[in-house]
Amino acid sequence: MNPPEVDRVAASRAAVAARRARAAVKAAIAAGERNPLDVMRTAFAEPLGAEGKLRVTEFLTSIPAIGVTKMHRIMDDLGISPAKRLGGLGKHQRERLYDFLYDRLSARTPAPARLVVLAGPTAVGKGTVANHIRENHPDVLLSVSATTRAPRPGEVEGVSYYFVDDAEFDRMVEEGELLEWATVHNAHRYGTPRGPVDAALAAGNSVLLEIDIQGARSVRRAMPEARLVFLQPPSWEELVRRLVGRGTETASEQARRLETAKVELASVDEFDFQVVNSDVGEAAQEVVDLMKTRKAKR
Ligand SMILES: Nc1nc2c(ncn2[C@@H]2O[C@H](COP(=O)(O)OP(=O)(O)O)[C@@H](O)[C@H]2O)c(=O)[nH]1
Ligand SMILES: Nc1ncnc2c1ncn2[C@@H]1O[C@H](COP(=O)(O)OP(=O)(O)O)[C@@H](O)[C@H]1O
Repeated sequence: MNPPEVDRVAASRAAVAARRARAAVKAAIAAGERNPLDVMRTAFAEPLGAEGKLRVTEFLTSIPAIGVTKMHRIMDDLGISPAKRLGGLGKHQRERLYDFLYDRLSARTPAPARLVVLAGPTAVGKGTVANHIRENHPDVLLSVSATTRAPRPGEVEGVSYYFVDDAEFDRMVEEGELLEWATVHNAHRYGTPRGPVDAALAAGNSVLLEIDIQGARSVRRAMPEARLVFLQPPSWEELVRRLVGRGTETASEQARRLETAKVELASVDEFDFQVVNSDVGEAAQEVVDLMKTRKAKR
């Protein structure tokens, strides 16, 4: 093959691959495996991926219960032309579409939208903020996780964690008792018992899960109405200060956690909200406010 022909073959292969990638996104939305809000969140990354290249028309019609007629009405209402791709939407169009879907998806979800997940990098203060909420907002249920790690001095069974051995954790996983679970810091397994969360939500109460980022992703898949909050440190230096100041890890473990923290900080865009933990009381209040208002700031 001469060079132009090689180029043509490569270009047509790339076009086929791109079409397949877009079809996979649409299929995942249609099957309920991907939350359309998630797809929107990833659509604006540069360079545009499959999500960004999806036409808004095909994006909307892949959402269950949006047919072609409804899709056209939505596009008209939102002032978006049918030729637009998701990644090509202007800021205001993007916000209108996101708000529209947010309202629609929350309204359609049978479970109350009162589940908040608090995640963030190591030592940002997740535990401190969660404790503050436990002490000052008794109306919020703080989920107690099961873990295979050993209790630290002062930790209370059933309050800090349910401390279980590997066999018991295996049993909980097998019997579907956990809403999500993950191996954290390459060390121990942690999981959220499903029963208390379901019971509190069914009773109309708010629930807070303080879990790691992998867990936050799993909760989003299992319960798309959950609101994901990313707790941010005021600065990288302050994060390091908090980790070192806490003094619960060895120097090499601290270094390992900081490497993980860098990766985790890059996942902030997957979250619905960010709260900066400068002052514990203020950060806690911001998290609690999210449970009270449906349309808090994003
Ligand atoms: N996925 C998941 N992560 C959890 C759960 N419970 C706690 N974690 C996370 O596990 C990590 C380790 O917690 P812990 O052993 O208390 O140590 P810490 O790092 O000093 O807070 C933290 O990032 C928690 O957010 C859970 O039920 N599920
Ligand atoms: N807003 C804050 N200002 C100053 N120090 C904080 C703040 N929040 C938490 N800390 C401190 O930072 C350290 C890590 O907090 P911790 O709650 O254990 O983090 P995480 O649960 O995210 O790993 C602790 O020593 C805690 O006292």
